Amino acid sequence: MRTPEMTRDDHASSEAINKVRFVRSYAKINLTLDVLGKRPDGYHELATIMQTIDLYDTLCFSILDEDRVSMVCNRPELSNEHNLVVRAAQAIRQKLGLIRGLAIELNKRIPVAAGLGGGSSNAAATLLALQHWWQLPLSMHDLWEIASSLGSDIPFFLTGGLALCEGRGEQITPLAAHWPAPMRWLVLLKPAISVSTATVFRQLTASDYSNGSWSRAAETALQTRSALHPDDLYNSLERGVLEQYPEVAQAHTDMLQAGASFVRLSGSGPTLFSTFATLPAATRVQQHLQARGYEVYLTRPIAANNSEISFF
Ligand SMILES: C[C@@](CO)(OP(=O)(O)O)[C@H](O)COP(=O)(O)OP(=O)(O)OC[C@H]1O[C@@H](n2ccc(N)nc2=O)[C@H](O)[C@@H]1O
Ligand SMILES: Nc1ncnc2c1ncn2[C@@H]1O[C@H](COP(=O)(O)OP(=O)(O)O)[C@@H](O)[C@H]1O
Repeated sequence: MRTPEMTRDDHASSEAINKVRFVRSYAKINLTLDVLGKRPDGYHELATIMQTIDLYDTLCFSILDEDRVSMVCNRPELSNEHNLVVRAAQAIRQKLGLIRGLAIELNKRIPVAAGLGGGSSNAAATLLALQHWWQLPLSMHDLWEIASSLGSDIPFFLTGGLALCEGRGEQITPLAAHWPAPMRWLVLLKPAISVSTATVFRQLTASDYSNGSWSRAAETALQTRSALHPDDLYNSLERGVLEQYPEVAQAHTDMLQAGASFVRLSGSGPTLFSTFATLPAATRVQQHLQARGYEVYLTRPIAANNSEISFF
């Protein structure tokens, strides 16, 4: 309803604002990833420290005058009803019996099937955007339940920032948003292959399992603001991916040769990352790798709610 003070233009513009909503959806890296073993349900028990990074997709939501969810994506192969964005919107509509139509535009910049959690982040961003935009009567626990039913990584992205994720990945303990200053800048290299998460988990052997001590030690170091040495970062999935995919092993070698002091796999890969204390040092390695034809991203960690992170 228009208030007496509102002009026709004010009314039109507030309606326009209410009809469209833009959000960013950030990627993550896994600083550590311990696989503890295989569970009876077929999933693996994890302890992993995840951190959101300043590399994002954008989502635009608008009203559709039909009882359905439509989605277009700048990557046509992802423009379908299996997209996690559509599944997240449908899950909310079904849970609350909503008949509101929704049009979604997804602009992908996060590499797909890369170990950077892009689809999971998009799904969580959709849940949060609809909850806020449509003022839905859903608690954080309701959102967490929907998120974990759609994928193991999705609950993390409901809060983002820095967190220890356990269980299948869906048990989240947010950690204080402090990050070691020597790891202020991140260089990511995405080899020109995609890797299936399920395949990587299937190829694990018992020797890749750990008892979670890598993630616990890193958690303690982050919480007590003590030095975190690159040798303290471990990913149980790395050995198998480097062995199985020569392109990733080659990229690993090339990152070290370009000046990275260490290289780790993010999640199930194939993206590799290293950290740097200064922007010039990170830029040198980025340029070196780009000159060799690699897809490279220079980015940094960001805190929950996408605010600035504090360093120690
Ligand atoms: C490996 C990680 C690390 O953060 O990330 P990505 O590399 O995908 O980014 C995650 O655990 C991925 O989470 P997400 O991509 O949501 O996995 P899901 O859709 O739940 O599961 C995909 C498949 O991975 C395997 N899977 C996943 C999680 C888990 N704890 N144990 C598993 O064995 C299962 O084979 C499952 O069918
Ligand atoms: N919104 C989405 N963005 C990316 N991939 C998606 C999306 N929805 C569904 N997928 C599917 O999920 C698979 C894993 O993609 P992604 O989330 O990018 O992987 P990862 O978690 O390894 O980074 C893709 O192969 C794709 O088919």
